[in-house]
Amino acid sequence: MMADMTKDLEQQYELVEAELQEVQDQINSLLEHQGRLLEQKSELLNLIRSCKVSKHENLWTDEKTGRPIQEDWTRSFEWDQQAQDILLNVFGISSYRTNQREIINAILSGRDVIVIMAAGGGKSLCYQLPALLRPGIVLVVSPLLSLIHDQVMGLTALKIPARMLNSTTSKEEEKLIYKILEKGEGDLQILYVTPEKIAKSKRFMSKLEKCNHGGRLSLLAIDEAHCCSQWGHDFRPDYKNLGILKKQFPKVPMIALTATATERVQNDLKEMLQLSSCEKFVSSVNRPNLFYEVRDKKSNASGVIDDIAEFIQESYSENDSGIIYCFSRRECEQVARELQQKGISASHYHADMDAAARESVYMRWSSNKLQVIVGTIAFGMGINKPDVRFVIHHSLSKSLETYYQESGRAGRDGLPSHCLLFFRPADLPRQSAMIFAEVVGLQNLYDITRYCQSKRACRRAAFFHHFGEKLQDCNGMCDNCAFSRELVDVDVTAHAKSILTLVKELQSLDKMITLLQLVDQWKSHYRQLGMGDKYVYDYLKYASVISK
Ligand SMILES: Nc1ncnc2c1ncn2[C@@H]1O[C@H](COP(=O)(O)OP(=O)(O)OP(=O)(O)O)[C@@H](O)[C@H]1O
Repeated sequence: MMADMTKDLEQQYELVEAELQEVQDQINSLLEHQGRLLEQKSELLNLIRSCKVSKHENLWTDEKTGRPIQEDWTRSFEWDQQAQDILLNVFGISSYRTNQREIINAILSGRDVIVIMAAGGGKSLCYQLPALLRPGIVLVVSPLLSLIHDQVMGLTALKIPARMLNSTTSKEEEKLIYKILEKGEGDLQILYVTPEKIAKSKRFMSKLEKCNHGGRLSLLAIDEAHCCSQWGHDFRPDYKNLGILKKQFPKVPMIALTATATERVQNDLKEMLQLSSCEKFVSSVNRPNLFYEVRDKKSNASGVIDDIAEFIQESYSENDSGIIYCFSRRECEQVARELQQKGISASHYHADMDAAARESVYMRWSSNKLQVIVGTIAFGMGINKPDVRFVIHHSLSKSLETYYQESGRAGRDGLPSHCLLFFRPADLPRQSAMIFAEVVGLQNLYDITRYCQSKRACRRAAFFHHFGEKLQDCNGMCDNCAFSRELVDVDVTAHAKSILTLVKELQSLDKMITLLQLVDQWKSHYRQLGMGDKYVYDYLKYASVISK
């Protein structure tokens, strides 16, 4: 009798347990659905916002009627044939890439233009070709000497008269350029300057004034225009003063170009450059040839380097170039040294080296005499090597935008390339200490952390989402889309809540502790409750705070 009852109760117990499991499964699936809907919601919101802005921006008003005109920049223009000839015979290019023709048509029609086009998309052509179609000089403001140098060399090789004016220009060359600007004597179609020239040289500005007065200033081009914005990833104070150009030369069209700009950065640079009414051409941020991958980073330094070395040696030959980004100068030196010991030709690059040493490393790498540069973010803008096959992040970047920029140095030639990031949560406090003072620094760090921790979502989708762009197919070009993984959902809400309570307690006591100290305190808290180390260990394992 008793035995029957127990059996009956056990059956009921099992039924309840099964039902509970079913409810839990439903909750998990609903939570997942909620997550997806929230993502969709914010994506749609971004798209609605950008539609509103671009609708407003691309409207040009008819002077007589005051009505807005929507221009069709794809139609035929009187310069079509001449532009096509120059494209083929001077630049050796047979057809335009996305938006190039439309941008050129807008500039040649006298409009101000903002161009957002991914790295390697062909931004330079958008102001270089108009320079050959119009009499006069195109003034290009560019932030880096190395970038300017490469551009002028490239144009000179194409027999296009181009010069540069910066701190390295000889007195003689400067005199010649001033004479050309002032009197129009001499051959010059594209003049590159650094933003300091505009901000600090009254003499240069007065020569430019004379050039414009003589009707010889045909276009103002602002390269790497995101440098204007404090919200961007590479703010340069001298870029803030470039608004003077539009003020002083309101009738000369201006083109502002950048590879990435969020809505906020776009609005900022419009304001800084005084582009109140302009055309905006946004090409996709998608780089279909880049494979994005995140791997767990081992907790010991030599384990990470072993993984990096194995990745390089198994996937690439010595002629395939790559970049490894590290957080600190010391780490760069250590990683480069240990890779060398494993037979990989690698050298470090950081801001503590003198200019000549940095130049030498860069030149050896550019000419394929060195396979890998191990750099801090000082190794950044101005890298002009098209055939970088891999970009490895030894630790995470401070935001998705910086990661997109840094990893985007791979595959500018359009060939398949790999972007690999090694992630461990223990790297987060180092980054958060650096970005705390930035206005949206912490939010940016959360975004990239989410990118790193995601085991399901398409990596590419994170970029579309971040830059407010419509989703596109990844075509299996990220780890989450390419590989199917066995994933187990684990509910760690209770653990997370207890950590949060502990953090709040410490905060109220004004106590500052490191992540590892927090973990220790949390462990001892659980030990006191008699829960045992396994409970804590399991959670830390799931949260990847400790190695698996
Ligand atoms: N229509 C085209 N067809 C083929 N190649 C092109 C075309 N337009 C530009 N290119 C080439 O693409 C390469 C990249 O162009 P460019 O340097 O202007 O890119 P970018 O958009 O400025 O990139 P980044 O932001 O990385 O500097 C150059 O070698 C250029 O000659």
